[in-house]
Amino acid sequence: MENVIEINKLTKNYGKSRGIKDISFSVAEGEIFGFIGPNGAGKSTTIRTLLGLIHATSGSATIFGKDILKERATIAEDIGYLPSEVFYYDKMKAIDLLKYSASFYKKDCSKRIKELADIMELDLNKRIDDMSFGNKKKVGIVQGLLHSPKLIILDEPTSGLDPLMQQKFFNLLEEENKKGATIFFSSHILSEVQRLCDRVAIIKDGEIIQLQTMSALRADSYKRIKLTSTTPIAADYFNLDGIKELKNGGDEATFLYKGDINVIMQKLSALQLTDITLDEPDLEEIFMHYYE
Ligand SMILES: Nc1ncnc2c1ncn2[C@@H]1O[C@H](COP(=O)(O)OP(=O)(O)OP(=O)(O)O)[C@@H](O)[C@H]1O
Repeated sequence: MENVIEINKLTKNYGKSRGIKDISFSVAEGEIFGFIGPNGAGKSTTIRTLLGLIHATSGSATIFGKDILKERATIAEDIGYLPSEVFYYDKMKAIDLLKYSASFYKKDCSKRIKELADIMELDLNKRIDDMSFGNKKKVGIVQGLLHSPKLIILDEPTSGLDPLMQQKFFNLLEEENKKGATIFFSSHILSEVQRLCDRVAIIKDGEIIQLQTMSALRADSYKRIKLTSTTPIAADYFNLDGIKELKNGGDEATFLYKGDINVIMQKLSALQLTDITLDEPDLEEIFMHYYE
């Protein structure tokens, strides 16, 4: 599979303060790639640099195999971008703004504009000035997708959308992905990354600290085990490697476990249990220690 995005040691300093440092990773064609990290980690800086909106201090990147600075205009035709904050300072109606945006592309996008507006329940005849933040965001979404781009780059796409709209928007993204679009999006909301992504990169303090497939991340993570026994469990019974956050209250115990499943199963099978639950931790739990 070809890489749609390739980032090579991208660094951006804002004067003396840190933006991003030595960022390298790539996104393959057809992937849904999540870019996550806490506020101020450098997500928007990476995205803006990629799009050529700001210039890197050092390093380079390609999109569709083309240099992001030298061939910015050609690359832009096949990218849909939703910035984290959409600002429209005009008295235009949504439809007029979207037609104007569409005029930059070679194809006729009018049918797609209507379809997208229907899906997102956006009133195209309303003046953008009079719209709520969430509805302005929808205008941005339609604007980003109207030309059926090969690469969709979204910076915190769901902020401002209500849960129902988020759902519709994710379905829309999944459809675009099935049609072949590659999707790269940043978020600090872990559940949305968990639902959509094939792979994730985690950025913290301007540097990539983890790059994994979702399935590997899950496999490499703790499971939460909760059990009830017919008899009290000895306080040191679960003194094992790979166990943490142990709470042992007589005939009940909960803990997190990471390691060989057979080891813990043997330990458990020696007890007389009345109940047991075994949960996959969600991303929130997996990543919390990166955030701390
Ligand atoms: N124009 C700028 N001038 C100076 N510093 C900036 C500028 N833009 C961003 N920064 C700094 O660069 C760092 C990364 O910011 P960035 O906006 O890329 O983070 P982010 O991960 O997108 O955060 P958020 O989730 O809050 O949007 C922050 O420390 C920020 O203060």
